[in-house]
Amino acid sequence: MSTCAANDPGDATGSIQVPGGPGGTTTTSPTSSAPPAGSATAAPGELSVLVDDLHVTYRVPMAGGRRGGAPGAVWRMLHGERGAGTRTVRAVRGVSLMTRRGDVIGVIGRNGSGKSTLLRAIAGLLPPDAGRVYVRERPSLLGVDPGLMGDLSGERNIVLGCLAMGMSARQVRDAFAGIAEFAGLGEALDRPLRTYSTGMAQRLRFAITTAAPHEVLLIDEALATGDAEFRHRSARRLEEMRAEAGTVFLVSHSLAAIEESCGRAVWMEAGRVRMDGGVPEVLAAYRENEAHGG
Ligand SMILES: Nc1ncnc2c1ncn2[C@@H]1O[C@H](COP(=O)(O)OP(=O)(O)OP(=O)(O)O)[C@@H](O)[C@H]1O
Repeated sequence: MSTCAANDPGDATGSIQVPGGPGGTTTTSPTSSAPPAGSATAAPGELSVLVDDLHVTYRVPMAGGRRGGAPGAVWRMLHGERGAGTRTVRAVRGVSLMTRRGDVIGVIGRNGSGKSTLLRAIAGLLPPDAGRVYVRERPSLLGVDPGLMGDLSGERNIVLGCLAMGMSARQVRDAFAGIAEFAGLGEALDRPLRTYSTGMAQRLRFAITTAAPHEVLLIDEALATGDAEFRHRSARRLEEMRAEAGTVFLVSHSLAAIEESCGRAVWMEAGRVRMDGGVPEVLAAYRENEAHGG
């Protein structure tokens, strides 16, 4: 971890630090545009993401003072209180991990263990309280990139989604048939996206997002709604991305999807990494733990 800057909560703005510039580190905004298609050119094995002692806390404004589980509004009415407090939830508590190009990492853990928060922080969508996230290129969080539009047909969403990811009109034309085939939605592609089932929309999102190379792709439960056949195809696509030296994080409660797609697993528990290692070892320990009720 010697390449990390020291933690500095006072300067933890949520920006993404990009190591490797002439001065050692440079910073890019999380809202900068997505990397253009074809940008994942570097060799496998190079450092891609460094998470250094990351802490993320949600601050939730309370509607009214809660005491012992009494509903805030009711308590306020009964006691004439007006002050609204803030509750803090420490969702990620000191996570450190390092990934290399070509890694496909499954993130597992119980509900509320901090998996999605970790991904959103890596994507630059949540500011850390302390610690840092270093990435070479802005990561893409599936479901956020590309943002699809409910009133537009699947076909139009393919075109706009690809353009939004930085593909040229020619690249979109070349990729269109492959994306439509991968999504496997048949005639439904003519229909507005809002008429799709959750699983259908996720298929389309996955097909569009993975059509462009990504340095770092973050996938949060996107495969959960797909059927087994789509899961197999998704696993093959992730393998291709791995071979193209992208880094993929896959959050899933489906241990089968993790086994099928990932080469490494990170087990989150109460905001911390409980175990990080090969998929067979981590999943065996996780299953054992679940079988004994944690
Ligand atoms: N927007 C939010 N505001 C306040 N607390 C939040 C928010 N999002 C998540 N949390 C809390 O942060 C903790 C971690 O949530 P997170 O969604 O990261 O867990 P998770 O492991 O992805 O859970 P799941 O498997 O259920 O999707 C939980 O205690 C959750 O209640």
